[in-house]
Amino acid sequence: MPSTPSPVEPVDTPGSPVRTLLRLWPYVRPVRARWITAAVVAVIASCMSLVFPVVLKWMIDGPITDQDQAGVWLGALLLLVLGIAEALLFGFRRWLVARPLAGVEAAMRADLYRHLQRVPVAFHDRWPSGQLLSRGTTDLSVIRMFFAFPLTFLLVNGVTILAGFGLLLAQDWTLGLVLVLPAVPMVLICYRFEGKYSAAARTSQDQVGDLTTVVEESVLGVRVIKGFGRHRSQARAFRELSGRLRGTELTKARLLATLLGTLTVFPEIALGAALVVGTVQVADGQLSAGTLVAFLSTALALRWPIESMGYLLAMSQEAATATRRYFEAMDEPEEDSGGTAAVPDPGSGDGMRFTGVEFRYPDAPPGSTAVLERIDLHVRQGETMAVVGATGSGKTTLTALVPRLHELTGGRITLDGQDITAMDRAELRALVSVAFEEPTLFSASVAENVRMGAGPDTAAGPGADPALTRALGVAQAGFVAELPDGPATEVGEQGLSLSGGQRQRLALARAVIGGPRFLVLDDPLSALDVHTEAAVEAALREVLGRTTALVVAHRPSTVLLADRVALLSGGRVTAVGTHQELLRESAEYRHLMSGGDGLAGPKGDGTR
Ligand SMILES: Nc1ncnc2c1ncn2[C@@H]1O[C@H](COP(=O)(O)OP(=O)(O)OP(=O)(O)O)[C@@H](O)[C@H]1O
Repeated sequence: MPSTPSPVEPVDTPGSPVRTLLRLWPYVRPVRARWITAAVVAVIASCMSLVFPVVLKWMIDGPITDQDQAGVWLGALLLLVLGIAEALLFGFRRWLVARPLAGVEAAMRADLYRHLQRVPVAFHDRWPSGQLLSRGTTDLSVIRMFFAFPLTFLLVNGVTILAGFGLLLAQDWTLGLVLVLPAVPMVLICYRFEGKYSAAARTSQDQVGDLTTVVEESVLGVRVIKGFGRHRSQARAFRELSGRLRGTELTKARLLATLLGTLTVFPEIALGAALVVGTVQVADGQLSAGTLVAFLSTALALRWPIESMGYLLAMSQEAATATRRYFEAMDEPEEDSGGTAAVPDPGSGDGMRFTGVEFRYPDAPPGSTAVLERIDLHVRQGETMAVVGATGSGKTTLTALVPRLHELTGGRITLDGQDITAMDRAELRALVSVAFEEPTLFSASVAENVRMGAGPDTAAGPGADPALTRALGVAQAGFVAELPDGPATEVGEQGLSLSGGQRQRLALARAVIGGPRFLVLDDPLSALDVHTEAAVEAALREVLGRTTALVVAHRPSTVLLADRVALLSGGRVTAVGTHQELLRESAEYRHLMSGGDGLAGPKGDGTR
């Protein structure tokens, strides 16, 4: 078991963080009115803090100097009203955005899920599941937080800082300049920080994806890990990855600390300098004490808006990275819906035909030989064709081509004369039923798992129960009646509460429940004991009599279900005939049927 997943290479998406974040506009569009209202409310609330120093100046230079007690009370009341209004406005802002932003996150998550169902299987072969999980969870939360805080407060703080500096310069331009000057180095430092923090945020978010993959693999593979006593090495692999993530988080913390330090130290020095200059001016009588107090209060009111810029920039960078990661998955092209040709008429009676079929996996190294080459095979209508070949000869790949789980790289496959690429994908998949070697079940009831094969229209229909009983009968799944709630029993995550043979029988029942015209079975009985296998075969024989079937077989007993057998060797069909004919004519077939498969190398070249 690999200890670490192969991470998806970060796609180097060109473009500034702003351009990246602008891609979120379609999701924000429906809530723009509320968001803008909330932002305006926050700007008003924040600018109110700048009114405090003006009231203070009025109080000091007016009622306090004149010892006017009523004026002092009036000023105090004014300050109290301003404070309450500010708090209420910030609360109102939160109320305005909380619900719509949760809606934005939910919409993005739904789109990602829908998209992942529609991308080709090859995409899922390439992407570790943890990377997809982290994009649909952590990254989307980061994006929601960005809309709720950084985006709003970058605007709010920006306006507050500009208004504040305007006020400072208006109160006393020399003192104002002392405070404004440090802005130049601070902007340069922020700019440098952005680039470095962006790279660290990307690394960290990718590492979270890798860690998720390891956790997922460890949980799903817990039996193997325990069985082989690999919990220590698995824990070591986890610790290593988690240590790397910790290192990246520390790098981020160091970068942020440098920025926050800069954003704190420069204004503090400037404020100290302004205080000295201001006091000298008051002593010289060039400045009133009220103006100096108002000036310093305004400067202090700007402290938090300036200091918080560090956090806001960091959160914005993380949101840009999260957005980039989200769209890397979303930008993967979906499968097209297929052609528009009508589903072939069963009367045409041509069965399943492979003509010059070639296939190479999209991620195969350049120059490597194709998995399947020049496959010509005709499964007549109503016929069952077994596909036999050494391990790795391409049998599973061949079966996956019929429902278009992978796209042919050459040649064509027709069903009753109709090219599979000309048909609508959904209709093609309704026409062809499949059972894979690895029987995958979902965390649902037995009945729901089996009815999945009956298609969306008939799955929950009134006639579904007799069909379910029939399908379970064909698969010899009598054990279902003995489960605590019969067919309504939940099978747990991936059906792991059932045995391998039980899962395989349910997968077979799922494949036959819809009475498909074309059936593709990838070694469907491999996990059954000989008695159950014989019983399933007897029942399956009847189903196979009514359908055109391609059945991957490793054992002679499964081969005997078929009318004819195709021998796949080195990615090609090297012989077709009845079981007896192939036993007579093909040494490789005799070898495979005698159980010596292991001697054949990859692509079956060991016996040719
Ligand atoms: N997703 C994939 N990406 C790249 N190569 C693959 C992929 N799946 C299978 N292969 C390669 O394609 C070849 C054929 O694999 P396939 O699973 O079709 O063989 P098989 O005959 O069904 O083997 P088995 O009898 O062991 O199930 C193998 O060499 C395998 O390594």
